[in-house]
Amino acid sequence: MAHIFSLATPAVPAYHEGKRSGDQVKFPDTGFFHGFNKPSRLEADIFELETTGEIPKDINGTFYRIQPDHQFPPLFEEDIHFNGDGSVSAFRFENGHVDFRQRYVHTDRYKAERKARKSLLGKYRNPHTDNEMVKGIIRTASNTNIIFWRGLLLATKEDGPPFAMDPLTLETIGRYDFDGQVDSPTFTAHPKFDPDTGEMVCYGYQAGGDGHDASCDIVVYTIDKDGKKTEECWYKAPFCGMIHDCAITKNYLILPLTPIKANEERLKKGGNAFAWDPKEDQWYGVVPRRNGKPEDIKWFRADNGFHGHVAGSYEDDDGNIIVDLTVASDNVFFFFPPDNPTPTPTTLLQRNKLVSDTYRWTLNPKAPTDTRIMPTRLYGINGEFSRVDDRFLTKKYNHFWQCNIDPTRPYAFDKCGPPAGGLFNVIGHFEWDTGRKDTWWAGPTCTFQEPVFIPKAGSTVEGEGYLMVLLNHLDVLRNDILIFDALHVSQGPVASVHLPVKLRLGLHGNFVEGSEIEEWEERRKEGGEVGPQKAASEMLPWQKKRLEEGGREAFGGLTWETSLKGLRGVDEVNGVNGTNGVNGHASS
Ligand SMILES: C=Cc1ccc(O)c(OC)c1
Ligand SMILES: [Fe+2]
Repeated sequence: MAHIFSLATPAVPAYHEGKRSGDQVKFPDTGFFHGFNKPSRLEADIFELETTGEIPKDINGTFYRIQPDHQFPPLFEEDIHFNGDGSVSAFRFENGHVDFRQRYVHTDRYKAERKARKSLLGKYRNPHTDNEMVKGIIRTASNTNIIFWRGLLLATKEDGPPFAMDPLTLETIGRYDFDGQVDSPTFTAHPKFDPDTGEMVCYGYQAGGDGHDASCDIVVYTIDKDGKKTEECWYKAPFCGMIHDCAITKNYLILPLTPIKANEERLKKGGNAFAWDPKEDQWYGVVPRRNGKPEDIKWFRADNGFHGHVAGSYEDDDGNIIVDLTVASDNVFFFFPPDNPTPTPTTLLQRNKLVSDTYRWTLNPKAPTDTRIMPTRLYGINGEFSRVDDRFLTKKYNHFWQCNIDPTRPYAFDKCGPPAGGLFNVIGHFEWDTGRKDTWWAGPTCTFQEPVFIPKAGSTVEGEGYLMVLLNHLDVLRNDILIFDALHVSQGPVASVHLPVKLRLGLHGNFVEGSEIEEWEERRKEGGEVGPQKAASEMLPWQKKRLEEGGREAFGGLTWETSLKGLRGVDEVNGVNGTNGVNGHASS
């Protein structure tokens, strides 16, 4: 008798010539959807996770992190992980106990596709590949970072605006525009927080038009601790490259511009959002944090490289800007090859030769624009996802933590296959002052995801506290959380938390103190000092323009129903009577 799976095999395969055919829910059989990378789509609550060792009782708060996890099989078989819907995990630590919750971010995209019960949006950051039903939709999957800001969680991705969620329930509140103050089409996944002032320094790149036209526009904002926008300035980049992360010092914002480029013609042809340019420099834009003018942006340039994430940054005693970040030797995003690829395609071997050291750059803010720079220090490690004690951001700091790649360690390829997301088999604690490498290897079947640093309650000493990090069991498809003494990582974990399921490969996360969450709950309650958070009540400017120029026809039916109907601005233009809060947006 035929096996049930072969019986169930449809006459029509789920993908034909790289595109979805038919409505069967069947994910591609490609590397991005295989093994540890298999979609999970899990939304769950688990009360009292299993643990080993003693969970330190002075960890009281929630570790939030976010992962892309396609809600439905993608329209294109070769789709990439970064195009998956944002799904937020929360690990709530209280007095030695740990509870788990996981929910999707209900973006406009999520809601429209949910209604259709299938994917409607096409390739990563390319609206020209979308179904007509979602014309004019805000495309972001909000899948890159999850940030606590004034009592709410912001799920962010650099191709669109943030979406706000409730920190306790993980319910999506709606698109967030900082009470109408921030309306750029794009917004970074890496805002930075000044520990002295409580300000959020944030920006958007490719911020012109609808955020998908390869514009060179960069917008920089500062939001003060009370939620008021105090700075906004628009700058121009030399080309539309990726500006994924940033660094702040007391007086400056540093924007690393990576030579992976957007191009409108390529987008219109249905191509990739980016192409690596191996001949282009890596650039660093420096702008003042106060009273910036468009002409103030100054660019520093260095030989080609691919930026990873920033560790720390500050101004030294001479007024020079110190920026520490990982820089890879070649294109990390192998799925965005050059427009005219070299005859030899990127092989797994080439990819494994890629090294990513931690660079220290010293920038003289008085130097002229276009100054060429060399790193002032290389740490001599190979890794990514650096974290610091965030209380020391903008200050001279010593410690950072990072996922490392140690190819000399044994890896159980037979049990695990290729290491999903990269062979981050070591977690490390590093000190600039001593050059110390305090590392711990996870074993032949495990890799790490990004760590978070948790300061020890009551201590103000840099680095005193815990390092919390997600461990991938690539052989048994499960995750743990390991907790280390942050200054003694090589001693191994002091405790671990066990999930009975597999998470996806996430991007970023943050730990938020329980007391902070509770204080904000008080302020945010009905009648509280600040009052409930409000979702955006207006369309974005590019959507308004689209409506004025093209009318209702400029939008797909599902965009209209799931994200625009009920927003202010729609009814006046369209002459439709009455508002309808279909999507829960505040209508005051
Ligand atoms: C490095 C990460 C990175 C950059 C751009 C993205 O859209 C993204 O999505 C998850 C991730
Ligand atoms: Fe990032």
